[in-house]
Amino acid sequence: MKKLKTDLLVIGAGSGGLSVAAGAVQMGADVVLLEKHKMGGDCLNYGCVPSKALIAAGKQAYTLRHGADFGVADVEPEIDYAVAKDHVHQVIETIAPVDSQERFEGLGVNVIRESGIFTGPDTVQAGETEVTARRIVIATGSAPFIPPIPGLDEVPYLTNETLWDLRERPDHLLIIGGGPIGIEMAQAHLRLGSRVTVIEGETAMGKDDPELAKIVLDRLQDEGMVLEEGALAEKVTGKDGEIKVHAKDGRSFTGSHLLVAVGRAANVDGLGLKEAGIKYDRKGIKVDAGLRTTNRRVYAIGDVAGQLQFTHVAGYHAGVVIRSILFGLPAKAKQNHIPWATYTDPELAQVGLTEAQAKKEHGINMEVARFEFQENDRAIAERKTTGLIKVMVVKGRPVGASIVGAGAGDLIGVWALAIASNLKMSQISGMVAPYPTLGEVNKRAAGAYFSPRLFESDMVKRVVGFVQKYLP
Ligand SMILES: Cc1cc2nc3c(=O)[nH]c(=O)nc-3n(C[C@H](O)[C@H](O)[C@H](O)COP(=O)(O)OP(=O)(O)OC[C@H]3O[C@@H](n4cnc5c(N)ncnc54)[C@H](O)[C@@H]3O)c2cc1C
Ligand SMILES: NC(=O)c1ccc[n+]([C@@H]2O[C@H](COP(=O)([O-])OP(=O)(O)OC[C@H]3O[C@@H](n4cnc5c(N)ncnc54)[C@H](O)[C@@H]3O)[C@@H](O)[C@H]2O)c1
Repeated sequence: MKKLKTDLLVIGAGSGGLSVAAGAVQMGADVVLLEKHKMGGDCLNYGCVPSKALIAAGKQAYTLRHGADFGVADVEPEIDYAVAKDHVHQVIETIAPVDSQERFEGLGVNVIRESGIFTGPDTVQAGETEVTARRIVIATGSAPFIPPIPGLDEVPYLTNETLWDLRERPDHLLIIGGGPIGIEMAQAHLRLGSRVTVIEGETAMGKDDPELAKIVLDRLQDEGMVLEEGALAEKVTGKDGEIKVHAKDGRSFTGSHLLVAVGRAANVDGLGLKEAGIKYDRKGIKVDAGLRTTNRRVYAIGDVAGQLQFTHVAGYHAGVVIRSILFGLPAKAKQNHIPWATYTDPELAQVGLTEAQAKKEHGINMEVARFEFQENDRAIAERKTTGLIKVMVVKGRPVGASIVGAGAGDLIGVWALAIASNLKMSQISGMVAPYPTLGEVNKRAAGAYFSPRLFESDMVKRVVGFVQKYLP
């Protein structure tokens, strides 16, 4: 057995692990990185990147079908699903070098392509190498949760790990789960010509503001998606090409293909966590505010830490632990300024508290400022007027923002900055946004907060009257 000593050992080369390794090595630490499967992890190979690439293919088909209002005749595009999948793989291949073993070795990281297993509190075995490290970061991510539904293992089903290799277009795709994976893939497949039925046990897009989520779900249903809410899948029967999902309330749905998208399971098995004194449960590894596990030398970041599961969260966690590990400085991971977006058309984005959460937390001290995309000139010019922004405000500062509409994922950035920096609504309304841009909706929402205070105030009118009387 080869023995290695290092400053920092990172287990998992996905969004979180790669960010820690790249940051730490470039700041002078000795870094060993373990990866048991593909460099780049879920986001690059099975998650964000392939899903956004397939969504782009769907968008292209939709654009061809909907040109008439612009004077460009609608056409029914000829769709080659296998070529759309080629596009998905080309996008992955184009981005892959950034996450590659070669790039990381070039930065000075010792990359070992093995599975890591703890053999002690500061020791991990990786194949024929035993690594002892001053600090260890677990960034092993998550995998699709496969629910114990009777019959599921007797039919062929897809997950986010296998969908990208499917070459034949599903005639009728059944999707169990109406979360972001299910809904994003529903729209992409609808637009590429599949029939789609989403089978959701509770409410689809249930983590988002219901008023805004409804706008997305209505659009998808207009495009042909069949949405069955309150339909908890509890049995699967049938065979290849004819799969039947039975819901608890007696409803049943038949389709040619089945995608299971009912959440994630943290990758904690087989890591030997008990050997290292690291506590975990079904949701993930237990961490404190500084992302330290119950073993003070070991940190857990990204999906395996069981909090919000997004690539930008894994990246943010990386920054927090680098500060703590490399500089010994106190560092805490916060959640209130973390945005997320679902890349449907229209997009749906959130940061901080939703309206319902803000009402619960702040009661009558909370006000909601709203602005509709139908009043934005750029949205009108581009016929993208389906959209709405809501900003939850307490004592003149935003505590949350929800946006549905074109570019919502980009627009939410302003509110993520505002909340992270504790900015006031007056600073957002004072910002000058270029005309005509969708970005003006942010400024106008802030303006909507001040409008009643300025335009409906007797005091303001009295002051203006007084000044005008004496102004030379
Ligand atoms: C379909 C889909 C779409 C998504 N879209 C988005 C999106 O648009 N935006 C967004 O922000 N997020 C999105 N996500 C979420 C995002 O992919 C994850 O939050 C992100 O990948 C988490 O990064 P991570 O570093 O924690 O884990 P991962 O990226 O999963 O990386 C973990 C790595 O650890 C390795 N590993 C595991 N165990 C071991 C071991 N014992 N030894 C060595 N290596 C090990 C794995 O092989 C893997 O490479 C999406 C997810 C899915 C499934
Ligand atoms: N755009 C993005 O950033 C993006 C896109 C996709 C995924 N993700 C990440 O991946 C995570 C996982 O996504 P997801 O959509 O798999 O999970 P999810 O947990 O967000 O949604 C799963 C849905 O499945 C439903 N469900 C569970 N069991 C069911 C059953 N037996 N029958 C019917 N419905 C059932 C749940 O009620 C829930 O609505 C997300 O939470 C997010 O962190 C992010």
